[in-house]
Amino acid sequence: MQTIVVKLGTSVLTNHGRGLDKAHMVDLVRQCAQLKQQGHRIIIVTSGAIAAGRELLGRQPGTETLAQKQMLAAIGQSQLLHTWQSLFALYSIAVGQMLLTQADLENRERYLNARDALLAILQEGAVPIINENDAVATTQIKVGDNDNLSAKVAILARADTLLLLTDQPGLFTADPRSHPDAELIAEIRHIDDQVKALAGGSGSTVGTGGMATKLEAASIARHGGVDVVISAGHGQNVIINCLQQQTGTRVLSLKAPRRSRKLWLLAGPMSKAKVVLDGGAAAAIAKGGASVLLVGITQLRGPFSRGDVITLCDEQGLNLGKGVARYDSVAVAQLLAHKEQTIVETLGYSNGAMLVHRDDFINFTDSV
Ligand SMILES: Nc1ncnc2c1ncn2[C@@H]1O[C@H](COP(=O)(O)OP(=O)(O)O)[C@@H](O)[C@H]1O
Ligand SMILES: N[C@@H](CCC(=O)OP(=O)(O)O)C(=O)O
Repeated sequence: MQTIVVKLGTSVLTNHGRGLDKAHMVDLVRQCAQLKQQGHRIIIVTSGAIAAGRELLGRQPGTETLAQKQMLAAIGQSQLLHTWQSLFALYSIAVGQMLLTQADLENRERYLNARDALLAILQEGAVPIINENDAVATTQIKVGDNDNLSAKVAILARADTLLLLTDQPGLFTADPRSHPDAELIAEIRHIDDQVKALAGGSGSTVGTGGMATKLEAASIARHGGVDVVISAGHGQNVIINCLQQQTGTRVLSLKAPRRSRKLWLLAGPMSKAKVVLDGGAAAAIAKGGASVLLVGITQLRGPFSRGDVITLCDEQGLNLGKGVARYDSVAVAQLLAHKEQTIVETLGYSNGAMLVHRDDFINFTDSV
């Protein structure tokens, strides 16, 4: 039995952004029903609300204000959910809608609430239908794209596999829309700057983020122990073929942290700032199991408060991981300026020698 998250982009669910492609959706539901029959648990992360709203109101994609987009999402989401509900009902499968924002994942209590609800829907044998809550999401509280949302959901559900289904057969060496000679990459073992440079934004007017956000999502999910396949959402038996690894770009998972708190750190809070570490500290972190000591810090990039999640990187800018800060950035800047003094001499108090304790740290290097 596997838990499978199927993320379906606007490009898969609509006729080029002009309303929902119900004939295709019925085929996708048939495959989900077949997999459920075999004992698998299916979670759908669905895009298409805004496109469905545009279809209902007879609007063309264009320059909409935030409030207009929220209105389109509110109207379209009802249509989207109704469509999924009626199609799954053909197989006597119930669906449960969950509309999430970054704010629901950021706070650990709300994250655990969302996880319990998701697991209860699965336990009931129903299919969770998940989208971002676009009707209320503003820049400050939104995940922003459903690729990243699906990776977070996959970690929340401790899924085995995440399928990112889109309008291309996978990740190519360049955007095939503008580079017809580009080649499909069958497998990715490391997501480094070289791989990231291959992925462009969305080449369509309806998608959000293109391959760049799919790779971000793959990077998060694989650190949570989830295998990822980026593949075409059209064609015969796409979901089933993807699972049998016959198609697409496969991104191999890494060993997931065992602790639930570390998974939350990976999938939940956004990083507020960056802290640069010297070579010794960076090497200790990359090796795994070390805390981030104040003495290893060379530079601060951006303000943060005590308790915020921050990103740690090396002097070349390589992202080493993220964790919860035990000091705010003002205090750390003072400590950097007075390295010859003790912490108490500089600040008048001490929270210890660590900026981030290893229990509050999630490693982004491939050795997790
Ligand atoms: N290296 C690449 N390989 C494949 N597609 C790419 C690449 N770089 C950018 N893209 C673009 O990403 C698009 C898919 O993402 P997007 O439009 O956001 O779709 P979706 O709605 O499925 O999320 C493709 O249509 C393509 O134009
Ligand atoms: N939440 C939005 C989709 C956002 C999104 O990431 O879109 P896509 O790139 O097509 O997966 C909607 O339902 O219209």
